[in-house]
Order: sequence, then structure tokens, then C-alpha cells
Amino acid sequence: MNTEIIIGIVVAVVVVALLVLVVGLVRARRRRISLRDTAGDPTQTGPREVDRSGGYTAGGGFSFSQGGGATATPTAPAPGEKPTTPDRGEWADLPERTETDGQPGVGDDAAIPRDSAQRGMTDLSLPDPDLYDPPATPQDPDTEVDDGTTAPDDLSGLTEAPAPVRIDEIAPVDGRLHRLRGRLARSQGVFGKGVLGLLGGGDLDEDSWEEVEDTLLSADLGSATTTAVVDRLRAELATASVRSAAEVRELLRSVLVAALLPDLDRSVHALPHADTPAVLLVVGVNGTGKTTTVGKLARVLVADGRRVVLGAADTFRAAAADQLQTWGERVGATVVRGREGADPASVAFDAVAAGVADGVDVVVIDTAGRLHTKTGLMDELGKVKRVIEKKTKVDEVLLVLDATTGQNGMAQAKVFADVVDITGVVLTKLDGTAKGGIVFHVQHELGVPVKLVGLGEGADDLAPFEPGAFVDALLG
Ligand SMILES: Nc1nc2c(ncn2[C@@H]2O[C@H](COP(=O)(O)OP(=O)(O)OP(=O)(O)O)[C@@H](O)[C@H]2O)c(=O)[nH]1
Repeated sequence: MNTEIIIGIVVAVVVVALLVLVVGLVRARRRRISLRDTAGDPTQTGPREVDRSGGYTAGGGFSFSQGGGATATPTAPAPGEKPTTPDRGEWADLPERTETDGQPGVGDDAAIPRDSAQRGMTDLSLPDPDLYDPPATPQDPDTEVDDGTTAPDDLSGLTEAPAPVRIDEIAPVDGRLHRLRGRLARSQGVFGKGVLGLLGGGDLDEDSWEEVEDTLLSADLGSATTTAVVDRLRAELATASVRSAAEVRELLRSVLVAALLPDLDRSVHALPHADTPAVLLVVGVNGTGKTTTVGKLARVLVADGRRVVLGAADTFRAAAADQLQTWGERVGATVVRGREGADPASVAFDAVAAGVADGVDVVVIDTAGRLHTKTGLMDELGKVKRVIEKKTKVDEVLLVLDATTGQNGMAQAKVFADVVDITGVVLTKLDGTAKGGIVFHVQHELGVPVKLVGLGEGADDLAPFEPGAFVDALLG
């Protein structure tokens, strides 16, 4: 073989080797998801500008609607019976109520860690569950009272708070939503950095997917929703041509928004009927933020031009009625209250009766959450609801849940959901937790939409829940 042939062969081999190398590099690069934001950046060289200001900025204001009446008288579901669940669409195959570990008892204080010493519970002597015929004029001091068959004798203790004199200035709804920006910052770390960082880290092996799963679980997403979200992400990443950080973010966003069942009706049924006010019952474990939520909600309703009566049916603690009265004076709502230990049902009835007589738009009833048996809870809430229904229907039963209590709060919430027909959830204290994922878990486990979220102790720190805006805030 002469030298020229040998040189030719060597050159050909080198060229082929180079070609193989270049093709390999290009293919590897395509498979890799880099954290560069290509959207709006034709050069694709600069790092993605992340908007760190982004908090929860729900696009619209609060949505109020007319209720058709919260359904049937509360009863515990028959053994094995499931609570009514919303249409889950493509998420229908998620297993139901999977997490039942570490169930606390009813009456556990959600604000206190489960392993700390339990404080004593006081037995409320509940009146005979038979309904009484309510008096025509509830505040009539001559009302005949008879526990069980006639109005309870504590009815005479009912007082209507004097009309407010000086009302706190109420910020316009639109303006105050902007002030909630940044309140979800603690949850942003988990989703915005944790999950997005892992997904954008290139080819994901089993260990990486396990890490994604652990991160979602640590944000309290719950195992069923976590599994569904991860499965969906895996499927999408395997098929879709997702390459840039922007595409990964968009994929994660769409999967999370879908998991929040965005089509559920989240309007608060607070618009009056032809002759009667709308009636909202606010229930939940003590310390979750019920009274505060009632006050914040009244403020929004008053700002919306509604006349509001608040019923202080949390008669277990005198301070609760005082707290509500302060809210009433602050926001411009009338408060109807009874003396400490009064029958909550009679206070609720009287508040509704006052609302009907005065032709107000909305009556919001604050209840106690301190009953230590399921039967006691059912008796009390059931009676409150039945007594109100002597006057008018209950349009909305809002369960208030403290987002910081995680699984403990969920287990207690389920007890409430079992004894009263919850129509919506208010998730409070989302500002104080990195576990914003609890929203997903709550909806899945309780089968009702989260309608409102509490993002602080301030009077205006209540926001309507909007899945898209919420996920945007979570991703930062
Ligand atoms: N950070 C934060 N704190 C909140 C929020 N909502 C309520 N709180 C606080 O939680 C505490 C308990 O709130 P309450 O409204 O008294 O709770 P409750 O459920 O009515 O409690 P009881 O009357 O004891 O049944 C108060 O200190 C509130 O200021 C919220 O969204 N974020």
C-alpha cells in the first residue's frame, strides 16, 4: 500500500470520528433541560430573570353569588359512605382520603403541637336536640323559654350590639389584594427553587424523581396528589419536547393548576335572596382563625356595599364574642351575641331573625370548635343549622383550616366535614408556612373547593383563592 492510500484512510477515519462526536454532542444537548430562559431571549445566552416580587396577586376581586342553600341537615355519613366530591375530571383516578395516620381526637387544639400536654376540655351541656318553636320576636324579654321544646332560657341573654359609630376605613378590594404580595414567600422556596431546580437539572434518573416526590411531600401536597403530579410530569417530560427552563416551568404550572381543579365554583354564596339574607355558617377547630375570618369577610362584604349582621355563636369563650364585637364595630356590621355559655343555636337563630327583620344582605355566624366528641359536635352544629333553617336556608358552610397544622389539622377537618355539609374551605395562615401544598391536599381529602385564603393577621389579609394566581405565586 502506498503512502497516499494510507493518508487517505487516516483522513477518512478522522472525519468519520469527528462526525460521530458532533452528532452525539447535539443529541445529548437536546435531551438535557437547562435552566436558561429562552423565552423572549433570541440569543439564549442570559440567565433567566426571576421575578422575586411575585406573591399572591389574585387577578379579580372577591366573587359572591347567590346560594341555593347548603344541602341537607348535617348527618354523619353511613359507614363506608364517602363525602360528596366534586368532578375531578382527569384527576378522577386519584385515590380517596389516603392519609389517615396520626389521627388526633376532636377537641385537640390545632394551634398546639400534638405531643404537648393537652388542656382540659369543658363539657357543654347540650340542650335536647328537639327543635323549639322560635319566638316571633327573639329579643322579647318576656319570651317563654324551655330548653328543648321552646326557646332556651339563655335567649334572654341575647343582646344586639349598638350600631357602630366610627368605622375603620376600608381599603378598596383591588388595592388591598396587591398588599398580599410576597406573603407566600416561604412556600416559594420549595416549589420555585426545589422542584423547578430538580426538573431543570437535566436527565432525571430514579433518584432525582424520588427527590421531586420528597420535595412535594415536604410541602404537604399529600401522597395521593404528589404521586399523581409526579406521574403526570414524568409522562409529559417523556413525550413532550420540553427543553428550556421556561417550558419546564410552564409544564409544572399547568400540572399543578390542573391538580387544583380550577373549574370548581369558588364564589362565596353571600348574595341575599328575595326576602331573606344570605346565611353563612363558619365552623372549624378553635384557634384556626374563625373569628378573624368572619371579621375579614364582613369587611369585604361591607366594602361591597352589603349590610351585614354577625352572630357570635361561639358562646364557649366570652372573649370570642368580644372579639367579634370589636370586628363589627371596626367594619360596620351589627353583632348579635348571647351571654357566655348560652345555647349557640339560640344566638344563631336570633342573629338570623335580626337580619331578616332588618332586611340586611348577609348574616355570618361564628361558631365554637371546642367539642370533644363527634356526637357533641354533631349535636351542636346540627342544631345550629336546623334552628337557622326555621327562618331561612343556610347558603354556605365554610370550614376554617389552619395551614400550619398540616396532617393534624386535616384529620380534625375531616371530622367537621363528616358532621356538617361543608361547602367551602378557608385556609388561614398560609403566610406562616412553607407548606403551601396543603391547598392541594385539603381539596383532595375534603372534596370541597378552597374559596378563600388568609395571608396574615391584618384586617385586609383575606384573598379569594384562584388556582392560576396561587400556583404562579408558589413558583415565584
Ligand atoms: N398569620 C396569620 N394569623 C392568623 C390568620 N388568621 C387568623 N390568624 C390569627 O390566629 C389567631 C386565632 O384566630 P381566631 O380568629 O381567634 O381563631 P378562632 O378559630 O376564632 O378561635 P376560637 O375563638 O378560640 O375558636 C389570632 O391570633 C389571629 O390573628 C392568618 O391568615 N395569618
